[in-house]
Amino acid sequence: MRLPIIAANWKMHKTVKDSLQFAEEFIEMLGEDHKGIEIVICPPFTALYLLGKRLRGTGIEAGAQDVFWEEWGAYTGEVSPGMILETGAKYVIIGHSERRHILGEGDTAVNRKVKRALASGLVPIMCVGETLAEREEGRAVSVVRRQLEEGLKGVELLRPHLVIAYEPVWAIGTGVNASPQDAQEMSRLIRDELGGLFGVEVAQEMRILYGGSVNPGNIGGFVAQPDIDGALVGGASLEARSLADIVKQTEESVYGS
Ligand SMILES: O=C[C@H](O)COP(=O)(O)O
Repeated sequence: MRLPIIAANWKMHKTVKDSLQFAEEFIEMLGEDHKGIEIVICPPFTALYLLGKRLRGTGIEAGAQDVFWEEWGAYTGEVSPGMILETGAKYVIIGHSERRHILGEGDTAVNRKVKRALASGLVPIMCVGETLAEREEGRAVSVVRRQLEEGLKGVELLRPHLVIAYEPVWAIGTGVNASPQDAQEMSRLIRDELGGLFGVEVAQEMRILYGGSVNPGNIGGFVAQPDIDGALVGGASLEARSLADIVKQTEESVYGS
């Protein structure tokens, strides 16, 4: 069975102080008993080291929201995989739609980042997903397929050390989530595509997350789907209570109450 993941993407929210305060509240709310769910918190870079340090030994992982594809050099503003690993973080989000659509990041950059992150030992959470216009034009499947093929070009995986997050752009931060059935349909297609790239056995072990207006009330429906192994959560991960409830609802849906 694939271990479900609930990953919190805080985007450009929370100072170092806010992050540490969240950690105290969240750790207390969660208690010890969350071994059936992998929890990952991705704060802004400024809070990554201290938050990661606080999370050590709690079973909660830290992750970065982006990474560069070189290890050192004259790349003003960029952060390398080694620098992220040094903070104790294990995961890195790559190709989030806000980076693709606001910052102009293309499939080639995503591909370079995924390759370098994997080579360095970070686990990429690679995001894919169509815009509303692409969906309305009937191109959702071809867009997601292209993002997978281009983003994973030349990537070799013998073990499932890569997570895919399907995030339809129209569902991000809008309060309008995809239906669990639609998200399942796309996740199934993603798994088939991964099977073609890495072999069916590896693809069966890879985690596929849904993202887009996930909250404690709707997470259960997503993780009950056969090909959805958790969520990448934005807005609803900013409050400790809400994230703890998402973890609890995931446990209940996956393992029964
Ligand atoms: O990375 C998270 C996604 O962009 C979803 O954000 P959201 O939960 O605020 O819709």
